[in-house]
Amino acid sequence: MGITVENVSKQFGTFKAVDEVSVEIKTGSLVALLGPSGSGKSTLLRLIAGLEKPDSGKILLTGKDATSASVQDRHVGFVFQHYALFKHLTIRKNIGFGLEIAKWKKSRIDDRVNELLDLVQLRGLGDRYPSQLSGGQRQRVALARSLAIEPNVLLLDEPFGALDAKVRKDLRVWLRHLHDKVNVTTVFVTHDQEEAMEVSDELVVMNHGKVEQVGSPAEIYDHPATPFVMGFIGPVNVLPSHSQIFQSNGIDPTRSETFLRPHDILIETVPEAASAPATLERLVHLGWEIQAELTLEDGQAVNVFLTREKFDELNLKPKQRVYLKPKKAKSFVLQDA
Ligand SMILES: Nc1ncnc2c1ncn2[C@@H]1O[C@H](COP(=O)(O)OP(=O)(O)OP(=O)(O)O)[C@@H](O)[C@H]1O
Repeated sequence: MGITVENVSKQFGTFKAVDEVSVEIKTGSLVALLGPSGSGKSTLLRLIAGLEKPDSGKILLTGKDATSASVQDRHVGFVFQHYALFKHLTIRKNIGFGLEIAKWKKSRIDDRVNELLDLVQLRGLGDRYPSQLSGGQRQRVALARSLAIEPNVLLLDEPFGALDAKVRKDLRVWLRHLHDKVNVTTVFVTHDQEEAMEVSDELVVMNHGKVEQVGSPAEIYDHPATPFVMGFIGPVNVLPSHSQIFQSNGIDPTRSETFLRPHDILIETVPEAASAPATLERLVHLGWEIQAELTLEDGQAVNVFLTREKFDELNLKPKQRVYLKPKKAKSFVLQDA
């Protein structure tokens, strides 16, 4: 009942930006559209908003066919990467803009704007102008403005993309809390997998205009459906399936590639059954975690992440000979060309 996208395609010239996409977004959920640049995320969001018309397929909003409805009739809230606030209007006026257009009474607008200023934690700044706010504060105003009309769905296109890393991280947490309060069905475009995993209930992973996989962050991380998803979500070593690290580990050597998360490799200083010798090339200290860059005897490079505790216990040094054992690896059945 939230948003249903049924077999939607959109082509620009001969280029298929969105290619027969079907997705179901549950009422009240927060869903991230995640994928590399050019994968069709923004186009899909714009199709849901009514800013683009699909070449084929259907879009249902709250159960009703909205495929040919105008942007206004869809009743969606939209926030873009670059805050499109009106510079010459105060924050209050910006937030209340849609309500004035909808001809709400002044006293009702004042009440609603106060409520929204509280919601986005900007009470006290209502009489300022956009230029007197930080980037993060401006994006919160843009969100308040899009929520003012009580939209059926909220569509966010890289809303924090132009902000610095720290502000961006704070706003993710803030957005999640905000969503838990207002519960409006929200679709959030990002190319940042960490952001998508932290904020959303479900991820829709896109590549080349198609949906590769839909699922919760944990499902997608633990059970990636395709090599693309495995490589895109989280760090991964991609090794030939005949690599010596997989010998005696039950990996079918006829598969061409096997994916191995750096967290899923054990590193030991003494050989064990089914462990593969490797040379420790470099150690990168990432705070509480250590990244070890290694080379197997067949010349293959492998990254392993280990906790500080394990690192201290092993007392690792560059150029040391160590032994690797995969705990969990994944290979995919090759599609027929
Ligand atoms: N109006 C348009 N005319 C022509 N091509 C377009 C148009 N809009 C998008 N495209 C193309 O469609 C493809 C998908 O674009 P889209 O913006 O949906 O990708 P995206 O996944 O959101 O990427 P990004 O993360 O870089 O914004 C791109 O190759 C883009 O150049």
